[in-house]
Amino acid sequence: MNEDLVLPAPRARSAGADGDPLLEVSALTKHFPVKGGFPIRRTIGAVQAVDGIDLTVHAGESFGLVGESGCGKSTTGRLITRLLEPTGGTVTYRGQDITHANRKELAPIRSEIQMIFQDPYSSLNPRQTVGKIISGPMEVNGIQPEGGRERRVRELLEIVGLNPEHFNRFPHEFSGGQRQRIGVARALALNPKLIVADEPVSALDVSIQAQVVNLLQEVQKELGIAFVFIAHDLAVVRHFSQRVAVMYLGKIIEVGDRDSIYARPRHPYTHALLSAVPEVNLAEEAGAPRERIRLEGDVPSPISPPSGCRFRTRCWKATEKCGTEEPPLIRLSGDHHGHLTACHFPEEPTTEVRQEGVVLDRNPVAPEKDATE
Ligand SMILES: Nc1ncnc2c1ncn2[C@@H]1O[C@H](COP(=O)(O)OP(=O)(O)OP(=O)(O)O)[C@@H](O)[C@H]1O
Repeated sequence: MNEDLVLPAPRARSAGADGDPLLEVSALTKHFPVKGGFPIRRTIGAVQAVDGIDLTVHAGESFGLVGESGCGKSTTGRLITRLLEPTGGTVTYRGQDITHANRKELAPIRSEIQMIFQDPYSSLNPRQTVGKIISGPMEVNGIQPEGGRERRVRELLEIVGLNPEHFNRFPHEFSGGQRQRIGVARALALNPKLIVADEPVSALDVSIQAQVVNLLQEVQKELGIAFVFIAHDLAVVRHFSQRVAVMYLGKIIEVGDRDSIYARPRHPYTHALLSAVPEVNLAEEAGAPRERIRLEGDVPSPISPPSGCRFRTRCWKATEKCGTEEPPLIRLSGDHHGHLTACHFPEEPTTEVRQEGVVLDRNPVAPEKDATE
């Protein structure tokens, strides 16, 4: 496997045009109550972690969900896999509304939707052998594969690039990258149709990241499994996802096919995020020195998000209108089908890859002149 970040090009697929809808999410909302008061604790507010998002994932496609820490990506992943109960909206899987499905109703679907977690150290039971970990989902679902579970475990270990003879070993005997491969094998055990991968490589060493992304990409291609790939790193998502949605403070602010998002981003926040992509990708394509434009300010609290456009407090283009009117997520003139943007003052569409960069301050300091909050 390659050690660098050069990954095979994913299959081309336009934004939302082809393939059967596997997963449809509509107006999905998750508000976590905030408790306070003494002596009687009452609900005094809500963390608006996810606030009315729509997305569709087609069979076999990889859908990337990106945004800064705290914007609601993990919560969205957990809502899709029904590890969390939504506050509002609907989750439809293969035409079946599973928004409030109970355990029994979810049972047949559980095997089809799997999750890969960020931390390969805490997501594997240290007291179980690899064989036990991978065969766990088969046992829980009472599945007896042809040739037996052990044979299937060996097969899965081989698929993910591990030695099939190591099924009796324990997680601590493996490196981080190998552990994540075990996590992938476990997710594959039940032949899923959809895998939600929540930052599957961000805890890994950079040289290992590409290997695991390659593996996931092979899995997606060879086995035709759809992915919701959650990451803050646009470089990873770019190679892995045919479509990409950008989240900010609980909302999707831009979505479209990969080429539209990376070559013709319209939302200022997408521009800013793109500038944080390692230069290894952009520099060679742009062939021009990167101009630094710094985003000021911290991400506002999701307990009291800004009125109107949530990005306005950090946006260099914001006007009064942005504070009073929430921009709808719509297709702007000149954009491809399926490319939607929520901005009153979008960037000009460019037909070429950006010639300048915008640098997102990953550790923003408190702004001297805070916008409006
Ligand atoms: N169980 C919970 N109770 C209260 N607030 C929560 C809970 N889970 C998440 N949040 C809050 O919801 C918001 C979104 O969190 P989420 O983990 O979904 O974001 P994220 O984009 O995945 O960020 P990260 O990459 O840091 O995990 C954050 O403000 C977070 O503090």
